[in-house]
Amino acid sequence: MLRIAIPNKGSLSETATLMLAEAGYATRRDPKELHLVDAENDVEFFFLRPRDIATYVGSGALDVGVTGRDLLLDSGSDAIEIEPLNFGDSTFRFAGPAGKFHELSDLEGVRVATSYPGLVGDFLAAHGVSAHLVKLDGAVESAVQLGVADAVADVVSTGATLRKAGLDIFGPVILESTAVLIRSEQEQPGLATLRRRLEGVQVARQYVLMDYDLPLSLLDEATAIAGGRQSPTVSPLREPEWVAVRVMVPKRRTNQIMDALYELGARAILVSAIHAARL
Ligand SMILES: Nc1ncnc2c1ncn2[C@@H]1O[C@H](COP(=O)(O)OP(=O)(O)OP(=O)(O)O)[C@@H](O)[C@H]1O
Ligand SMILES: O=P(O)(O)OC[C@H]1O[C@H](OP(=O)(O)OP(=O)(O)O)[C@H](O)[C@@H]1O
Ligand SMILES: [Mg+2]
Repeated sequence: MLRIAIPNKGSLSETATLMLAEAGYATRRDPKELHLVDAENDVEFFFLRPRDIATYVGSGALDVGVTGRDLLLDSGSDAIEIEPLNFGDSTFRFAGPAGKFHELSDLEGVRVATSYPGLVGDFLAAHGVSAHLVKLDGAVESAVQLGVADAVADVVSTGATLRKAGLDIFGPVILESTAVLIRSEQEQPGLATLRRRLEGVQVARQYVLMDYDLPLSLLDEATAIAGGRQSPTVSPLREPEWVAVRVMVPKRRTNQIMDALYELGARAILVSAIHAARL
């Protein structure tokens, strides 16, 4: 039975749980539940703090897990990143009072507050900068105002938290992070099925099916606008010289592609959702 670690709380928890449900796995009914056996799918879920997941997987206690790339690197664990999961994107940045810091070397000898001392320490060391790290559990943006640090290094999503704290981003990007699937050193046989299912969920989330009718003579131009994942499906219509075309298109580009196809001469353009996929 494949043993899978899932975030029980925090930013990654809801989407990770939803993706597994969409992939056909059992879901917990009670948010306090820490362990769930899904015998039908031959997997077992452990709901853990996202920060601890790399430690469990890296030690081999669990086979695979969902966590953030930043948390994985911060942990220093031996867990291996398999693939990004296309959610939970963030950047990891330095920030300080407006105008006070401009580049990385300005951090030499100053106090930097962070909840990710492993990640930040490695980054500073790799760039030959020696700063004093102040380890905090969260809300690190307050550390400057409260005088326990001169600068911070933290997760930035919209940047709203930094702005409210009167801090400006400076220096290089420490890390582009995203939710990732990780595994232990020993690859387990059930992993391939889990990966295919999660890939199917991502395809269903990111793509739609587009059907349209078109004069055959315009097919090359239409294919240049929307080429599909592999190649468009083209079927004959009763009307001579016209064909019906079906392609997968990225959901976020749906309307641009519809506009371009319509202008080209396509008609009866219909878009439908994909519920599941194996490509
Ligand atoms: N807006 C965001 N705020 C915090 N973490 C985010 C955000 N967007 C993505 N993440 C990612 O979520 C992971 C952090 O999750 P975690 O559950 O530890 O923190 P959290 O969402 O801040 O929860 P809490 O601080 O309440 O425990 C990291 O991988 C981080 O990059
Ligand atoms: O750029 P933003 O969109 O503002 O998001 C980033 C903020 O969100 C997270 O904080 P969280 O609410 O998790 O609190 P915490 O710092 O106590 O973990 C993170 O630590 C940043 O502070
Ligand atoms: Mg947080």
